[in-house]
Amino acid sequence: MKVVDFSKQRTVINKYVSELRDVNVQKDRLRFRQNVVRIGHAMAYEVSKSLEYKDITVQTPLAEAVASVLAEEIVIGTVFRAGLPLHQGFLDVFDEAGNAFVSAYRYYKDKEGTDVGIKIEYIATPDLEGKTLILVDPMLATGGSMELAYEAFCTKGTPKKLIMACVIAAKGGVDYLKKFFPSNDITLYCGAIDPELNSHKYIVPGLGDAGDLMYGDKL
Ligand SMILES: O=P(O)(O)OC[C@H]1O[C@H](OP(=O)(O)OP(=O)(O)O)[C@H](O)[C@@H]1O
Ligand SMILES: O=c1cc[nH]c(=O)[nH]1
Ligand SMILES: [Mg+2]
Repeated sequence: MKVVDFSKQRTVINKYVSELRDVNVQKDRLRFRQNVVRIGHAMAYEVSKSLEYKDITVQTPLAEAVASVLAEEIVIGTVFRAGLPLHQGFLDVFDEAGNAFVSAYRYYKDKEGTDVGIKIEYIATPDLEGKTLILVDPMLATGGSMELAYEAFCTKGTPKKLIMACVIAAKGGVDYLKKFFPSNDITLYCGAIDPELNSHKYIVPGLGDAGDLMYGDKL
């Protein structure tokens, strides 16, 4: 798996990520969600440079013009619920893409809250056979949700290509996915890679609970 870490590049993505992390700015839920959408726009543009194109001819009011358009069939896949704004950002750019959704939530198996399990309950996806799957989820902590989401989607067809994108990843989660996806044809795009997880498997420094910051707390 190849990794693109946008924090190593001087781009506006870093500004959006800094606002997501900032305890004083992140309380504004609308801004938080919108910053994730904006990161989706910027990342999708970067991803678009790696895709295949074909030339078509379009008729303008004056003459014909040649333009290049996507030659790949894209499906954007995401994980409820925190994945939704990043999904929207990608879909704004790849507006003709198919859309796949899976629900995966993390729960604590023990009362100390250190042993995390992941439960998948719902899958809605088009046929993925031969398509390019762009799997987006803002937080990559242990890597378990991304792995299980991919496996769940693959029960509905085998994608030709896999691209993943997240806003903040933990180094351990990236290393975990590298073992799960050894092929260098697979790329993970990250807004930042943070050094560690705390005992509750939250990314440190991270930004807190992305789903709660977007939509409020849940039972
Ligand atoms: O890499 P992992 O250890 O699997 O953690 C990452 C997952 O955690 C978050 O979802 P969460 O379970 O908080 O659900 P939510 O979207 O409902 O808040 C996030 O959106 C990922 O799906
Ligand atoms: O740090 C983390 C880890 C998982 N999910 C989040 O929302 N934040
Ligand atoms: Mg959450």
